[in-house]
Amino acid sequence: MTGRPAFGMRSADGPADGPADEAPAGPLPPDARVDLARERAESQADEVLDSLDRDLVGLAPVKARVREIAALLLVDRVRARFGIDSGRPNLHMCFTGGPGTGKTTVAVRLAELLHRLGYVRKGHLVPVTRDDLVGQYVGHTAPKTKEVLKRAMGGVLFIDEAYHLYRAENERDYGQEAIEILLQVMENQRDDLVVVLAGYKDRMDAFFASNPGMSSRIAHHIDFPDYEPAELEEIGRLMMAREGYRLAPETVPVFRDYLRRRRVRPRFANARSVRNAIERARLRHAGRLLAAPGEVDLAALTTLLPEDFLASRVFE
Ligand SMILES: Nc1ncnc2c1ncn2[C@@H]1O[C@H](COP(=O)(O)OP(=O)(O)OP(=O)(O)O)[C@@H](O)[C@H]1O
Repeated sequence: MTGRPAFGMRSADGPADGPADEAPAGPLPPDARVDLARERAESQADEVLDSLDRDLVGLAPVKARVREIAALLLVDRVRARFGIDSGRPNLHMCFTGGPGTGKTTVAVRLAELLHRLGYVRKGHLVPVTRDDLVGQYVGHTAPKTKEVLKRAMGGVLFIDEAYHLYRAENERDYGQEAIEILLQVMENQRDDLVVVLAGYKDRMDAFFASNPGMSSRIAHHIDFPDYEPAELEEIGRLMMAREGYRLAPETVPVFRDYLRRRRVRPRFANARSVRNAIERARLRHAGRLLAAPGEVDLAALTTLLPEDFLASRVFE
């Protein structure tokens, strides 16, 4: 936490000290005062938090946790300016939830937020699965895992379905080696890397029960519930609006009914299934327009009709 610009600082009995880009020589005197609002504005963290609110439907508890973490980091860096060394907070996390519930999307925003608040140097996300970390032969796992860790330094390492790293039935599985390297780095290099483990809640719980070392290094558990029908509809509308489409009034009940039926079918992937349904509707819409000879207007180019969804097979 050294070398940061001196945002929003002033002495108790004087105006703001000099230009904002002058670094302070040492810790602030005990009677100094720091303008938290200015500190907050300078970090530009609110842009990321606002875009989370704007771009993602629902997920209120997830958004609240991310805001809490942002507040902690902001206050921490002001404390550091007074010379209070509280150590780096542990930010390794576990995101539990079904497919398509927004875990990767939130992790991308989180990485950016951690960067803006000075916690990590770069703020990129490296998403991986077991195959990226674990080799097939003896001696292959350590270099693979270390290479991934090297790529992730300065950002967030997102391990999807992390429980695949551990195979209870095989003591000599190479996944164990990857876990041990991860554990070490999570403990010793947490000043420039945040690890997010993601996956289904029950499987994640079983993984932690068998890997207490991993469990104890995770500071934040955040659950991403499946979306309710109304949320799926809103997600769909948001996606369509972004792409310049809208539903004709008579399409609304058809789309709603499609989501209701799709939701209870196997391999339903929440927002991702909504996206896929829209992609298919776009294809049909385009085919329909081309099949009808004549001119098109803006309304025709942007309006999805019931038949664009009706042909959608609910098991896709
Ligand atoms: N609440 C939401 N509002 C709007 N769009 C969403 C929401 N949740 C997810 N999406 C969109 O759905 C898609 C899938 O989301 P994402 O990849 O983040 O899910 P995931 O939980 O990581 O899935 P998986 O575990 O299967 O990888 C993305 O395009 C994302 O932008």
